[in-house]
Amino acid sequence: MDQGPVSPHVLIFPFPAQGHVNSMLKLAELLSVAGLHVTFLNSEYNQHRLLLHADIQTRFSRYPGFRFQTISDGLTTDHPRTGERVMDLFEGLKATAKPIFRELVISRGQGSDTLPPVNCIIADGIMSFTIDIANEVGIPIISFRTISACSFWAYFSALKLIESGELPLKGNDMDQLVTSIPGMEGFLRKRDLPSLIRVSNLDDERLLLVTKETQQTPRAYALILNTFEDLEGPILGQIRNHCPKTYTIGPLHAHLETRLASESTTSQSSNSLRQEDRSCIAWLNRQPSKSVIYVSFGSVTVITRKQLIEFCYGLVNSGSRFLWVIRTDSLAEEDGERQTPAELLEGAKERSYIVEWAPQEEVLAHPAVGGFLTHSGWNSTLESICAGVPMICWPYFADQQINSRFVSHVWKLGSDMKDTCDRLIVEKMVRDLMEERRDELLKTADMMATRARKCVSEGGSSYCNLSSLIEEIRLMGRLS
Ligand SMILES: O=c1ccn([C@@H]2O[C@H](COP(=O)(O)OP(=O)(O)O[C@H]3O[C@H](CO)[C@@H](O)[C@H](O)[C@H]3O)[C@@H](O)[C@H]2O)c(=O)[nH]1
Ligand SMILES: C[C@H]1CC[C@@H]2C(C(=O)O)=CO[C@@H](O)[C@@H]21
Repeated sequence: MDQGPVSPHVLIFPFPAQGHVNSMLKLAELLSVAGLHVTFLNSEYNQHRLLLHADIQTRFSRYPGFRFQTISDGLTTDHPRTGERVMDLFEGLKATAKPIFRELVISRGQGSDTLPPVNCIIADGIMSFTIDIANEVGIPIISFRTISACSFWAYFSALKLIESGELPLKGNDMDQLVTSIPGMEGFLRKRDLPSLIRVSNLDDERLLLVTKETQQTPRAYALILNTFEDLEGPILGQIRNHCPKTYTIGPLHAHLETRLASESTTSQSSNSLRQEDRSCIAWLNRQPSKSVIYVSFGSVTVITRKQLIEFCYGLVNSGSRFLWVIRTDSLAEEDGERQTPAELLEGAKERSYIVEWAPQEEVLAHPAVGGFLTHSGWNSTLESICAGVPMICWPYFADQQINSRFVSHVWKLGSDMKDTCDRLIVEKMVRDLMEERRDELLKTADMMATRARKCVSEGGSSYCNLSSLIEEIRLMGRLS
């Protein structure tokens, strides 16, 4: 008897960092909900942390077609993987993971008797060696770039910036407009370029790396972006001139919630690589509605003691209540000593709370939270948008510089504090967000949150795009 077509098997391979694993694991779960077979290729380092700090074993055990597989990221376990040193992962991956990945692709993931051969790869778009290998072996590959469409487009336009002479940067006027990124002519300043291409030297290794990686994307069968049409429609139009099959299926955390709800399954799904301190939720429960500003700079940012002190004074002097995530590994080591901020916050003991790591999605959705001081990482930005929480942006590196310009200037969801770290400015920005501009910003944020929710609901653009993507993958399965 004909058993019907075998369900396809997708191999998912994220760049091994929290911001990437987070969204790609949400996609893995969405594909599992749809009944596809999925192998999630995680770094050994991250898998260990995920097992320790997230409920992945229970969560994924309900998907018989899902499995984790691990690969070395090429770095030692004591490597910090934060700050500028996160870039070391590229060398580590090239030297160690690439040959193992090649073998895995050649064998079509056949380490297991239970899953059919891999017939589609979804790999992080920042690791273009995956496209080389998949094309060489002849397995369709889809690039998933975990950043915003606007930052992807800026990277993609780097060659244009060079041809027009706008790169390398010359002179000191960082407020000068950049004119050679189509669609951003009227508002993007030099200071808003992603830090990896905001350079004054064309030999800069980071510029070369990110430009080369991004230029490879059209060689993939399709592109997936964790964004939504109502947010980045015009820029997506530009990208589709080069990558016509661009699927926008985000915000993925909200999308997963929708799809799980329609399966009558619970949607608590932490993909955290660190221990979440849930005591902050009890603290938030005791605070008045929208009175708290949540402060977090993501998983990679490193700050100096001087910057930490400016934030402390600015927050304390603003008079606002605040919940602050301070990772111990986020403090730059100075004079061989790790500094702690506890004594500096003495004056605001009653109205502040510090944790090492928070259940961020839940924090942003909490009724007591009225603002977010963020580094503008893309997951944090989307989580804030979905929760209707206005932002103060203090970008650290990479895509964050351009995300913050879009948040403040294009979407009008907050303000941008890039390239300064001064207690008076922090104080003023917090007062503006939480008091002066509060009603106006909350109204805009609420409108955008409604649009985001609509996109991931049945009939919405991201919902329909995911269904088309799954159909496309099923077709690949039938043709392979
Ligand atoms: O206390 C915390 C702080 C953060 N998070 C979560 O950690 C993730 C952080 O992701 P993101 O906001 O994107 O920041 P990074 O960790 O810095 O992510 C990297 O990856 C992103 C996606 O590519 C990029 O946009 C960033 O610039 C890059 O630094 C988010 O889902 C947060 O909810 C927590 O759960 N608890
Ligand atoms: C390590 C950083 C270099 C670029 C990567 C990235 C991207 O896809 O462009 C986003 O954020 C960072 O985690 C990566």
